[in-house]
Amino acid sequence: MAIDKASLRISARQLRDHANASNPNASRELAGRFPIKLFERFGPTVAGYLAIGSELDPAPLLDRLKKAGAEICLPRVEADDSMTFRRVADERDLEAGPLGLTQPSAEAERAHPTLVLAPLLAFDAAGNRLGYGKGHYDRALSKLRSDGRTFVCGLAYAEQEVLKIPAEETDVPLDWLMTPKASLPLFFGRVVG
Ligand SMILES: Nc1nc2c(c(=O)[nH]1)N(C=O)[C@@H](CNc1ccc(C(=O)N[C@@H](CCC(=O)O)C(=O)O)cc1)CN2
Ligand SMILES: Nc1ncnc2c1ncn2[C@@H]1O[C@H](COP(=O)(O)OP(=O)(O)OP(=O)(O)O)[C@@H](O)[C@H]1O
Repeated sequence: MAIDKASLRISARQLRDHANASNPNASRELAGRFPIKLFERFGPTVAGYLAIGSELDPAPLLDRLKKAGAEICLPRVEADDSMTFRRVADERDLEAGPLGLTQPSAEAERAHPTLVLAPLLAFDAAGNRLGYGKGHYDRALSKLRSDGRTFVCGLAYAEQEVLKIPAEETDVPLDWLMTPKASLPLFFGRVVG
């Protein structure tokens, strides 16, 4: 299982790098296509992220949601390796973190997002998500879910879809997935909390 995920990560990263280089307008297309009804239903607190590497950049979408009234928060990797979400009013709330990340500082106000926009390396049609393998999103999402409802929407290039991701017990599935070209509900066959 671990071996499968590790080799999938390597090929998924190459596919994502290629998709990113071939679609310079992708993040703006995705922002325009995002169904605002998802925000109306599952907002108002939206977790985004600051894109690293070839991740699909949520910045234009976050700008659009902010104009629609969203409270935006960003992930922070804490000293104990847990991940929290914190509000960032301006650049002064950001600092250099582990793993080469820029992230909210420990003083930034903690938030409880109701709609999480999640980065990923690969996804499948059942909503399984492959991340960098540190379990940051899986642990943070299961904690958020234990305190209330959180809707999870992955952001990815269509090229990041794979036939099947070897899912583990602790993996938290995606409810929805946005690509620059499509808006895909992934919760069929599951109960949305
Ligand atoms: N943009 C973004 N922020 C995020 C995450 C993420 O996936 N994307 N995280 C999600 O959990 C948390 C940080 N976790 C991370 C875990 C591993 C690596 C990592 O392996 N980085 C690669 C380089 C990645 C690249 O440039 O493509 C490395 O260090 O080799 C990065 C972040 C919180 N913030
Ligand atoms: N809720 C949880 N409680 C404890 N450990 C967890 C939990 N969720 C995931 N883990 C552990 O975290 C490790 C990495 O998980 P996994 O390979 O699913 O990460 P990922 O989904 O690819 O990455 P990420 O969540 O960081 O984006 C695994 O060893 C897994 O057992």
